[in-house]
Amino acid sequence: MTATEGSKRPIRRALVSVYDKSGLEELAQGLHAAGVQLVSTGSTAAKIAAAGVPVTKVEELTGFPECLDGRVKTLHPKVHAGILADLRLEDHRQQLAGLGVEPFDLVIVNLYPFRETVASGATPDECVEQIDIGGPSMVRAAAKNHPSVAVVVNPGHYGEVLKAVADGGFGLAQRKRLAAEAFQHTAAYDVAVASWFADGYAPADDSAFPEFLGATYARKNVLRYGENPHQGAALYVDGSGGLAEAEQLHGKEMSYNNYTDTDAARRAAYDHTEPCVAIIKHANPCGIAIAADVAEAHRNAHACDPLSAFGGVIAVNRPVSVAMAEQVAEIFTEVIVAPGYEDGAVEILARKKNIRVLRCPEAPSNPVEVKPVDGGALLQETDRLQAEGDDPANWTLASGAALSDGELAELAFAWRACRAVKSNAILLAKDSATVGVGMGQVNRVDSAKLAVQRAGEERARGSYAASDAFFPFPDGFEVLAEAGVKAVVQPGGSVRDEQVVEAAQKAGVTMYFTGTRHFFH
Ligand SMILES: NC(=O)c1ncn([C@@H]2O[C@H](COP(=O)(O)O)[C@@H](O)[C@H]2O)c1NC=O
Repeated sequence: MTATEGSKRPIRRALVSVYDKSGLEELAQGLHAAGVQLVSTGSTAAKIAAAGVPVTKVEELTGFPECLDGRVKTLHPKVHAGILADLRLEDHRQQLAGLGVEPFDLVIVNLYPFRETVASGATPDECVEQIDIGGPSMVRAAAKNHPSVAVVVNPGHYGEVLKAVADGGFGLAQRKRLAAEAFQHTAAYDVAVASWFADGYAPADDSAFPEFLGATYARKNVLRYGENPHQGAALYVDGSGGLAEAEQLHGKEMSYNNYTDTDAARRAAYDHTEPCVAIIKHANPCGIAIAADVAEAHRNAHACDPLSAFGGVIAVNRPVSVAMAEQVAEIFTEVIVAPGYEDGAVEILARKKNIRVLRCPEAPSNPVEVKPVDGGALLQETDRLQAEGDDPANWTLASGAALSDGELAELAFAWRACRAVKSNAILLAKDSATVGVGMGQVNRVDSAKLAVQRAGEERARGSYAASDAFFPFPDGFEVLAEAGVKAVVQPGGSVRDEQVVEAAQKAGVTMYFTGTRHFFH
């Protein structure tokens, strides 16, 4: 008879070998009560026996002692033939009978905690010892043989196991799903081991970049659509927390663009140590401000460009206060993300049905950024503010009078905020808030014009200007000088720096060089 997706296989004999023993006693008792024979390894068997459930030790089955500190327990033909026999085949059934091997119908295994051991800062020898060998072998064998065997790697499924046992076993479709999950489990495990070897323990060379780039993600949500409605999209998580696993406290489902904008907003807000609010549209800031409290920072950030802030995404680097929530509740906002919310703040925000309210306690922390390119991927260290080039104490005065401490802090704010703007970026700031942002232009002159235009004459005059990269010619700077900016900060490093500095001197504008560039694409 051909197996159909519903074909059940009764469960009479189970092999249980688990590192994570949560739920084990209830599982063993339930299986035993349903008449399932249990075979198990060392401390798993001990725990099952202690729960009053009869269990055969694997060494009784193999006639070979568990040895070498547990490195060899289940690695034996009597175990693997029992897992791998395709019971649909008369020939396999006869071979098992001839060999005196009984088949397993259910394999329950979870693996040594390799990743957790590495994360704990254990020694290399301790990490190596936590590479499970027998467990993945059983899991892969059982998953391969899913037409005959059900494999369970997740203690969260024990309830379903007991239900299936009582219902005559798992159907083929269920066994396939369990096998899929099992292969994902061993694949992720192997990627973790291979990455650890390539990235530190046994590197191919002295490059800062590993020879092997492995990553595994689990699908968290299928999104309504991608960047555009005709593009399908889904969100995946890597288990490290962060925005992808932020808690949504209110509002509509997050969209693809909401995620990309919220990511950009958090990047901008966490560039500042003071209370900061960043408002983002299409991955660019339409307002960033720092202040004594988040409500004031929000007012100032919003004032930068209220027109563009309509439908924006807001990130805050401190908990949202009630006062700030009252302000945000008045403005159409797509998303607000913060590490927390004062009592009552979420309720105020929730007056607007659709605003997505996210709580994400951790600051952005990806050490590297991966960007797909056709046929491959680029990996780079995440751009961070550098003590060297981003601290005004290390800047070089290239033109004009040195700024006072207060003025220098204003220019430093402009410089930090400029890092959040897509290149070519020119940003004008006043009173620790952006007033004009020129983003994403293909030449620096147009970015300067855009920043000045968005600031308006009055706000541009006396403002502090930052440029994410050097001015290749004096023309971009001259746009800022004509608008009456007080000071300009830029990396310097152009072959025409001299001409740019000369223009600054002529215009009587203070100019600092950072020596550090922050392109952002
Ligand atoms: N070497 C083997 O034959 C072997 N067989 C099973 N294991 C692992 O041993 C653990 C269970 O051992 P115990 O029952 O002793 O706690 C499981 O995580 C299982 O994946 C093994 N250990 C490591 O490879």
